[in-house]
Amino acid sequence: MSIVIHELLFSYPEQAQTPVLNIPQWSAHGAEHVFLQGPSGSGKTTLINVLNGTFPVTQGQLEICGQRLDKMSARQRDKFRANHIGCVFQQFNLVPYLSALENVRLAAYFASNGGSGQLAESLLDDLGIPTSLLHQASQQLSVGQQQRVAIARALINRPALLIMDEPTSALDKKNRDQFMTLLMAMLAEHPTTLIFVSHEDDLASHFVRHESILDINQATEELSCF
Ligand SMILES: Nc1ncnc2c1ncn2[C@@H]1O[C@H](COP(=O)(O)OP(=O)(O)OP(=O)(O)O)[C@@H](O)[C@H]1O
Repeated sequence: MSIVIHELLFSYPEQAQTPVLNIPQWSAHGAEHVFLQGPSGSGKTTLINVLNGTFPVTQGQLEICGQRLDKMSARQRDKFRANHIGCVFQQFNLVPYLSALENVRLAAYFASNGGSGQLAESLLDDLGIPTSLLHQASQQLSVGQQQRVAIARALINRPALLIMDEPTSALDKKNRDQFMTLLMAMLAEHPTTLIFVSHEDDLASHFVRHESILDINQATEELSCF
């Protein structure tokens, strides 16, 4: 199993008595691709931040690739994320003044078993970034190109878990379809557990497993009435 959740609670410190996540059981395994949906405020972003170790589990168990994140310090979780988890967010979060190649190499640098510089170039090539753009500051790339650099950065360390939060929201339909085809082709070559959060229903057809966070997260019982 790549992800195993057992009796997990998460509360923000400001509202310690009111858990935002209450997940009795949930798991995903191996090369499973999960399409995760849910209404605004149902805890999708919070769950992603707990899964990637940015937020600590308040109570309960979270196991990723056999490692208990709930037992790790913040520093250990940061290291674990750098080594084993790739993340792509809506805003991509690239370092704007670094080049496409430097952004990808930076992620390799922070991981203890990070990919090589050559791998960064070949990943960017596979993702359709022309050689002429490799040394261009990422802020000078188009949105679609920035997104592909963000994917290369997420994949450079061959993560066991890839987490994507609304990665296509800045793209038009044509670029979105191209992106999905490319992503699925990359993942066919490198089996990875994928958690893909999106409100775009038509992307669901790319996934076998569909989940509503309302079914996973019991803290949303009031939301599910609407
Ligand atoms: N920093 C925070 N401090 C306190 N409460 C927060 C914080 N961030 C989010 N929340 C609350 O946690 C709940 C879940 O928010 P979250 O952002 O995870 O939902 P979401 O499903 O990702 O929503 P959206 O689709 O609108 O992005 C909401 O009730 C929200 O108000």
